[in-house]
Amino acid sequence: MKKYILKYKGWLATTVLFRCIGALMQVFIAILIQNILDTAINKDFEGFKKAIIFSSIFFIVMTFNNYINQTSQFIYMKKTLTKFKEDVFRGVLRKDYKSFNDENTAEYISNLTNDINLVQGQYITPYLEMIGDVVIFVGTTAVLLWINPWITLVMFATSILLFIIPVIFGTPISKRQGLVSDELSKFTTKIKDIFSGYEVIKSYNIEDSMTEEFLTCNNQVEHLKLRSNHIQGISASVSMLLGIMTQVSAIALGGYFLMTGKLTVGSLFAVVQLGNGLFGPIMFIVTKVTMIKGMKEVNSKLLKIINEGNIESDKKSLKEFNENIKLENISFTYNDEIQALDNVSISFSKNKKYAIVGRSGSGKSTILRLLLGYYDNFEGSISFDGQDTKEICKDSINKQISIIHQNVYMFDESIKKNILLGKEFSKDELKKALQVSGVEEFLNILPDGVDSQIGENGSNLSGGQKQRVAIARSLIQNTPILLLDEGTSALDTKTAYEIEDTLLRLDDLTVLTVTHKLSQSLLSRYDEIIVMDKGKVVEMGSFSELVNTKGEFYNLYSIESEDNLNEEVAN
Ligand SMILES: Nc1ncnc2c1ncn2[C@@H]1O[C@H](COP(=O)(O)OP(=O)(O)OP(=O)(O)O)[C@@H](O)[C@H]1O
Repeated sequence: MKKYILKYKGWLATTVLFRCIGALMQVFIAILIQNILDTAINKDFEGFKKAIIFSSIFFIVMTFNNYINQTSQFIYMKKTLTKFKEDVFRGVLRKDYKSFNDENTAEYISNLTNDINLVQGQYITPYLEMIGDVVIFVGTTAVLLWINPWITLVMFATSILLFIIPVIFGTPISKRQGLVSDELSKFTTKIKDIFSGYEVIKSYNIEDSMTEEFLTCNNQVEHLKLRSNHIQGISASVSMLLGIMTQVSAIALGGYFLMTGKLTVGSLFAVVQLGNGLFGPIMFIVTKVTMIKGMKEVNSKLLKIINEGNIESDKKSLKEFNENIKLENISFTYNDEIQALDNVSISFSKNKKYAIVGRSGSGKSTILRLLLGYYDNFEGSISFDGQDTKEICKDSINKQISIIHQNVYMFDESIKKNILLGKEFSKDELKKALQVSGVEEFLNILPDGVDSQIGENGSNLSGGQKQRVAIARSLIQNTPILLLDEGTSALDTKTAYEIEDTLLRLDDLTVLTVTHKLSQSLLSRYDEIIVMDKGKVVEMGSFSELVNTKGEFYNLYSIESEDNLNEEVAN
């Protein structure tokens, strides 16, 4: 965390410098008061006038100093928190598929909002304020020693008690603060989940039960916040009590010295004023140290995200794809429970077209996920042109592959931005992608054509239109390998046929399609059909070979053909 605090040294130094000057000026106020009072009591008009003029100028300078200090602190804070947030954000994006999905996305939102706010309010700000407190403390001690060493000694003796507070309260506050942060994540997750399920809530009239769930979560957060605030309150109250004891003992001793003529009235006022300068900073330092200690769990949670991101700089990169992809004896289990693939060996040659078919849950999509490097914990090996994927960095593999999913996510932006995804492509490339994907066909009914906003997750588009945008998004990447995971399932039969037909005609494209649509007209055009069952490859071959074998594919195909026939009869 220190790395972030020291990142913007220039602004930090400016803030610290002006804070220190401000702190010293604050201490100096006691001397001004002493001077004004003593000149007044001694009826020294000339001295009194000078003291008033000097004090007035002093306060103007102090205000100006305070303004510079505040401004530089805001700038320092803005820069530091922006960098910190950026690193947490990058850390989240660097996570691999598995560890990203281990957490709910709302947790990350909470990390970037609630937790960062805590870092600002309970870690960095107290650190900065403490610097001023320390200077006030040192300056006050020096002036107090100059006025009267005995009073200083008594004040010190009583205030030492204050330092035991972080020792007693630091750990319980940290634990409670950690619980609040965890509960805030759950709370954000719950709200996100409820709002995402808005349609279900409305259609099933479950507003009341959802409100109930919201209230339970909300109450739990507030309860934990209260527990955390409660212990912080106890800590602050004990600090205050000990602080007041310090001050009262100083005033009592000062009064005694006044009566015995060893102290002037002005000096006694200065001692009272300085008592604040001693007791205040000690109390603030104690509270802030306790606060900073309390942030340990939240900080380490955020730093873990920043540091654990997968950096694969030592791995080779796959520059191009020229020959084949080989899966050899692949077995894979999700969460050590469900065996999704069982000793699968397949070879996909460059520019050939493959269809992967099989019953639901037979492991088809899992093959695509492993090719995309979502998971590493499989047995066997996957290689691109003979290079083992475990030795190649995932980014370089992903540059060779595009995927079109069944349910693809759309950003709340225009169609164009959803296709380009922030990368540079020529007008012709965009035009071609719009044509092949069929997006072009519905652009004229949209208000702003390709620049039309499509709403949250494409809510302004139909399922089929969304899928066409997804297809355009993949095609424009112009990668040598294209994966389709039910990539045309939301389209009407004619459009789906046209798009798949176009893709099958592209000679320099390797296509792997996971499909449930067993249409002879399309499947017969694939070079090879891979039939999966319970995680195993049970058959491989061309359409006619598989139909003639009369095995698993034939069974699936017959059921599908019968369904189609029944549908036609019903219509
Ligand atoms: N993220 C996951 N976590 C745990 N289990 C999973 C996960 N994804 C898939 N599975 C399980 O792995 C098995 C294979 O799933 P997969 O998605 O590969 O099947 P599929 O053949 O593509 O199915 P479908 O045709 O229904 O899409 C299934 O039993 C499924 O329940």
